[in-house]
Amino acid sequence: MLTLYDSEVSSRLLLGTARYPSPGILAEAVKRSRTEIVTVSLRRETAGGRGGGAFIEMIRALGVRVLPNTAGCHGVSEAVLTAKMARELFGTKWIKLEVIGNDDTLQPDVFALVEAARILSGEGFEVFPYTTDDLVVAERLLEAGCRVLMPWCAPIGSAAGPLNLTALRSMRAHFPGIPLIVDAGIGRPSHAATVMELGFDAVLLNTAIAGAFDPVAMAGAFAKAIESGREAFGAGMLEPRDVAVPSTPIIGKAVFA
Ligand SMILES: CC(=O)[C@@H](O)[C@H](O)COP(=O)(O)O
Repeated sequence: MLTLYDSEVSSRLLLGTARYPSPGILAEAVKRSRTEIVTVSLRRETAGGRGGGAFIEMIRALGVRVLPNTAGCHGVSEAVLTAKMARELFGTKWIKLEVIGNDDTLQPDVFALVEAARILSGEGFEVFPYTTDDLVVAERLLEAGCRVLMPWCAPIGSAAGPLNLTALRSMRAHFPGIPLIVDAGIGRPSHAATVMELGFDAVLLNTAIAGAFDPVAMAGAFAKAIESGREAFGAGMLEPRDVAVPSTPIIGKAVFA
């Protein structure tokens, strides 16, 4: 089981809800993924009267927990205000905090992120911060009250997969007791398995499933990869070696008459 703040979940896949070909396909992908948590962008779903109410009802009907997010927010006050609206709309203390600092890479503004996390934690929110793999920023987020961290592994939507395995490994080693969820940049099930094998607690992804030719089948593939990566981590993997080690033990010598 995975404990996020005071809630326990068994699925280690958190799913984004944007960019699916249709609401029906999204609903089927959520079921096939066996996720228990989906993230919903408050700004997108409530903007411009684009059927946001119906969308939110459809998500509620799926029986999964909603992790509202502040996607698209660029500053502390915008993110804090959006989080407060999300709390009212969804009736949850959870917030996936995104404060974007660069529009080309969608990289978080980590200074504003820490500040917004401090304000929101002080107001009783349980903050899931979308951050970089920087250890110092991670420390500041924990000091600000976060009890979960969500480092990227590549830019949002890039599907590039883990670009800096060394940084991810070091993050895992520095924060052994903190739930770490890789968020953003996962492109393939093998990427998800790789970060789970490193000991990450879960993966949050959107584009790789929503943008696949068959999102429902891809949701199933990711679910298996994440479970398998977790199981391998728990089973204790071998460290790679530079020299060969015979896999068949040789005892004595064959005798040829
Ligand atoms: C849906 C969401 O919250 C995204 O902002 C998230 O970061 C996932 O990123 P990918 O789309 O790269 O999986």
